[in-house]
Parts: sequence; structure tokens; C-alpha cells
Amino acid sequence: MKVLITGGAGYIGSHIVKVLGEKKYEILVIDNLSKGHKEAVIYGDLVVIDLKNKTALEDIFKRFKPDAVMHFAASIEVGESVKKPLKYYQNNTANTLNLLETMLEYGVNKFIFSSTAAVYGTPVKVPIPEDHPINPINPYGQSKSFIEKVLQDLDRSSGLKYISLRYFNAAGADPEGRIGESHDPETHLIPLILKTAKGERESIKIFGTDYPTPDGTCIRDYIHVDDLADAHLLALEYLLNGGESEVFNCGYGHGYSVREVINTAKKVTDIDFKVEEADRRPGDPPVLVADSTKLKQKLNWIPQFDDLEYIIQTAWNWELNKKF
Ligand SMILES: NC(=O)c1ccc[n+]([C@@H]2O[C@H](COP(=O)([O-])OP(=O)(O)OC[C@H]3O[C@@H](n4cnc5c(N)ncnc54)[C@H](O)[C@@H]3O)[C@@H](O)[C@H]2O)c1
Ligand SMILES: O=c1ccn([C@@H]2O[C@H](COP(=O)(O)OP(=O)(O)O[C@H]3O[C@H](CO)[C@H](O)[C@H](O)[C@H]3O)[C@@H](O)[C@H]2O)c(=O)[nH]1
Repeated sequence: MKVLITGGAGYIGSHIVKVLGEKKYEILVIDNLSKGHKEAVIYGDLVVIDLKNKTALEDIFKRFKPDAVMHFAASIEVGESVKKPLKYYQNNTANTLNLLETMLEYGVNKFIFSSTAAVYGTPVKVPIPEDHPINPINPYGQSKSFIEKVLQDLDRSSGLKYISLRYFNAAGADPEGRIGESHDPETHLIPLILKTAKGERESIKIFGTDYPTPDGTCIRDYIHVDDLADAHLLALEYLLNGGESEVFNCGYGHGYSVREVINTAKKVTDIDFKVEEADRRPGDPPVLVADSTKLKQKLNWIPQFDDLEYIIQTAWNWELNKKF
């Protein structure tokens, strides 16, 4: 089976490339390398193109003839999306329309989409089930929720079968240390903490200590990137076996506060780095925790790495021995 993977040189996509490569899928990655790394693509081929280039996309579909498409390529910084909304509507919405249009032109009708917990906005119910109201509070979440709507329409109009995976907080790295998170700029909590432990940053700032949570800091559901990769494999197999379109949350169903993550990182690294309390970061909901019952029941997803210490340990090993 042939799978086209957009954004496969990025953090999450490269871990899915690894899992599919180990299962002997034929893989073609397309990535513009604006944020990704060619060394991260450890299986299959990489073609450097931008999704806005429709002619180049058509050429890929003509030559590779994929059975399914997995779409990771996007701009991912919530804060930047508030300052530059058009960048997000262009890259995450318009460029995805380009991809979907090309798929339909070439008769490819199986699609796996990287959606996000950010589509829910500030939750009215936690853990968050998939039928929770969709009410994004930033352009990043909005740019993804538009595509979820489009996918519903394309299922009806053209028989497109899709799985939209709403990730909570992806974290950790390949346990064998081949690939891991390497963003520039880095905005995610765990790599920033580890860079502080390593001495690359002076301190880690806690964004907000007055949230309505037990210790006043935000709670997130951190999912190991390999468990997330496994959810993609199950979603792909489900579609290839003729499954209907579905939306699934990807998370463990319980969360950790920023302070808990920092304390666990101190234990794992055995380094007592500097922590500062700072103002809230605009657009952060107090608690984001997935109800992932549906993923477990319908796709038989069995998480292997639901352990914050292990997640941070794999990220720490990566941070100390980064290959890119
Ligand atoms: N990291 C998380 O916790 C998280 C949470 C929810 C959803 N997501 C979604 O998961 C996906 C992957 O996220 P990530 O953390 O791996 O990000 P990433 O930045 O590491 O990977 C994205 C990749 O897409 C490529 N890309 C971006 N725009 C492109 C374009 N126009 N044409 C071709 N390639 C392009 C980048 O070069 C990069 O390699 C994104 O769609 C993101 O919105 C991530
Ligand atoms: O230096 C930092 C960085 C982050 N945080 C806090 O740590 C928590 C996690 O922040 P991240 O930036 O690591 O992750 P987010 O929850 O903001 O966002 C992630 O998950 C979202 C969905 O849950 C989106 O999909 C988004 O793309 C993805 O980066 C937040 O409360 C944030 O305020 C700090 O206190 N200090």
C-alpha cells in the first residue's frame, strides 16, 4: 500500500513515517522543509515541495499514485496565529483545499487529518468528548475546524473517507533516539523545560499560576508521539478496510499541571533548574484533557507509553543526543 505523507519531515509526521516504514508501507513524504528536517525521514522518499504548488502536487499524484494521504503539514504556533491569522488560513486551510482537490482529481479517497484539541476552544466539559461544541478561540484552531467542515461536505459530495485525529499535547521522542522534537522557535513546554535543564536557557517560565486548577497552573493531556503514531496506523488500516469517516480524540484521558511536568522533569534529569512565575499566555484554556474512549473502543487503540516520566525520559535522551 502506498501512503503519501505531507509534513513527514516534521516532529509528529516523522514518527508516523517510522511506524509505517516498519510495517513495510510504501511511503512518499512531501515537505517544504520550512520547519522539518530531511534527516527526520528515516523511511521512504522525500520530495521537497510546497503544498501551495498545485502543479507540483499533481505531478506527485500522477507518479506516486497513493492509496491514502496523511496530512501533517501545517503551521502550528497558536500565539503566531493570533498575530498572523492569514498565514494560518493560507497554510492550514487554503493549502489543504489544494491537497483535497488534487486527491479528488486523481481518485484518491482516503484521508487522515491532523486536527487538534484547539478546535474545542475553552472546554465546557472535561474530559472532552468528540461531540463537545466546536468553538476555537484562536485562528490556529479555526483554520483546522474549517477543514473538518469541508471533510464532512466532501464525504457527502464525493465519497471521501476521512479520519480526523484531534491531538492533545504530543510529547516525547523515539525511544531509540533516531528522531525527536526539533522546532525553531520552540514553544512547547517539555522541550523548553529540557533546554533549561541542559543550560541552554536561563529559566523556564510558568505561564499563569492563578488558574482554577489544584495548583493554579494549566493542565494538559500529554501523549507520547509513538502512541499517537500508533493511532494513525490503526486509522489507516480502518480506512483501507472500508471504514466510514470518523473523528477521534488522541490523548490519555488524564492530565498534568505545568508544575507537575516541571517537577517530573527535575526528577528525570536530576537537575534543579530555575523556574519563574509569569503572566498567563493569551489563549490558553485552563484544562485540556481528552475523553479517548472512542479511539480505544472503535480502533482498539491500546496506549503503551502512558507514563509522564517515560515521556520526559525519551525527550531528555533526544535533547542530549539530537541528530538535527
Ligand atoms: N505538536 C502538537 O502537540 C500538535 C497538537 C495538535 C495538532 N498538531 C498538528 O500536527 C501536525 C504536525 O505537527 P508537528 O508538531 O509535527 O509540526 P512540525 O512543524 O514539526 O511539522 C509540520 C511539517 O510540515 C511542513 N510544512 C508546513 N507547511 C508546509 C507547506 N505549505 N508545504 C509543505 N510542507 C509544509 C514543515 O516543514 C514541517 O516539517 C500539524 O498539522 C499540527 O497542527 C500538533
Ligand atoms: O514556556 C512555557 C511554555 C508553555 N507553558 C504552558 O504549558 C502548557 C502547554 O503548552 P504548550 O505550548 O506545550 O502546548 P499547548 O497546550 O499550548 O498547545 C499544543 O496543544 C494544542 C492542543 O491541545 C495545539 O494543538 C497546539 O498546536 C499544541 O502546540 C500551557 O499551559 C502553557 O501555558 C508554560 O507555562 N511555559
